[in-house]
Amino acid sequence: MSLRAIKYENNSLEILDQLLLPAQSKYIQVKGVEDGWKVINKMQVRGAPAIAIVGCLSLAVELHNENFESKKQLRQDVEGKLNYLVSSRPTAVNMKIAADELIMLANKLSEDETVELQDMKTLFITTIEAMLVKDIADNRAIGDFGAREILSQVTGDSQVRILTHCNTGSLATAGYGTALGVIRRLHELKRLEHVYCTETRPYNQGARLTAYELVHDKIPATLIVDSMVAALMKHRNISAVVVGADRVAANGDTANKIGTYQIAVLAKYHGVSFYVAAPFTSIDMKILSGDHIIIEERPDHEMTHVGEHRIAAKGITCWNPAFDVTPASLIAGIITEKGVFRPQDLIQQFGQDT
Ligand SMILES: CSC[C@H]1O[C@H](OP(=O)(O)O)[C@H](O)[C@@H]1O
Repeated sequence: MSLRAIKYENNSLEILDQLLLPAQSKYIQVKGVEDGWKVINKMQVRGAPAIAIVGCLSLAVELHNENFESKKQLRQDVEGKLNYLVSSRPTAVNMKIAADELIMLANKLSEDETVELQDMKTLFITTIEAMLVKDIADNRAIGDFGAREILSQVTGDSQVRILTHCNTGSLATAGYGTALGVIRRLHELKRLEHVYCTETRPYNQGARLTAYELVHDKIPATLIVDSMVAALMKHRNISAVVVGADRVAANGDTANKIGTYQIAVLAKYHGVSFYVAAPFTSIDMKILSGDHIIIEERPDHEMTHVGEHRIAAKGITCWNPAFDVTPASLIAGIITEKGVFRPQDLIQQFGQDT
């Protein structure tokens, strides 16, 4: 039972094939950018931070084995491959942010006459490799800030009951997780009474991945069907909802797994605090609101079948958006590695990128 979504050692990259979980725990080799694009697009690896890390590491692996005639050739090569990797899935912004930053680095190194070609290649690869360590550090900070925020809302040393959606744990990041990192931290502090995780149709990230992580960590948890959220909030005293994010706009509107928006509406109706947990690598200050976020639509097969077993009538039309947008007005706080921000604080504190 492994929770490492990504294995990267000695310039060898492997990813845990999440399409096979929980029945099978199998790693597959990613030999370069083509493999990287495919495993992300097929959702063999998924989760906004993990997508960026695997995409960039697939480039690092390829670069390590390539020789270049000049720094200009190297810069042109990485720019083209990074833009290709961005096209693997459109909604999560992490790969786009990483690509933009790495292209800026390549331009800077290419223009710096004191930097030799080999040094440029080495520095570029080590910059990508550093993403693994930074993501885990960010997630632990998110966990701590988020746990403190939620505990600040309860009296005394009472324990809390948390609802989460989709998978935002070690299987969606380099480790520990974002929303699941908040849950892990509450558990470490012995302040977590129970977690409820939704199955998260149609890919079932909750039933297949989050339940897998919670069982692995021996965290008290209950799986519910997506349509049970309203009844759960009515009958079980849920302290807070914590979910992840694929892209947070400058005004705090948040794109996350389909079903998040309706959970936020139900949380408002039931007076339950609704939090988004995400690193700054998931925040897109270049777009003003959620209206500008592209929502990926996935194949009908993911709805009409569970594995290869057909569960919907042949010939039925399907609509399969992988994400929806929760308006900032329904979000109590955005939990990041720099602290917890009210949605309206983001643009005030960090400004909108032009
Ligand atoms: C920290 S993961 C963020 C985000 O990614 C997931 O989407 P997918 O499984 O399609 O990659 C889900 O929306 C998580 O909340």
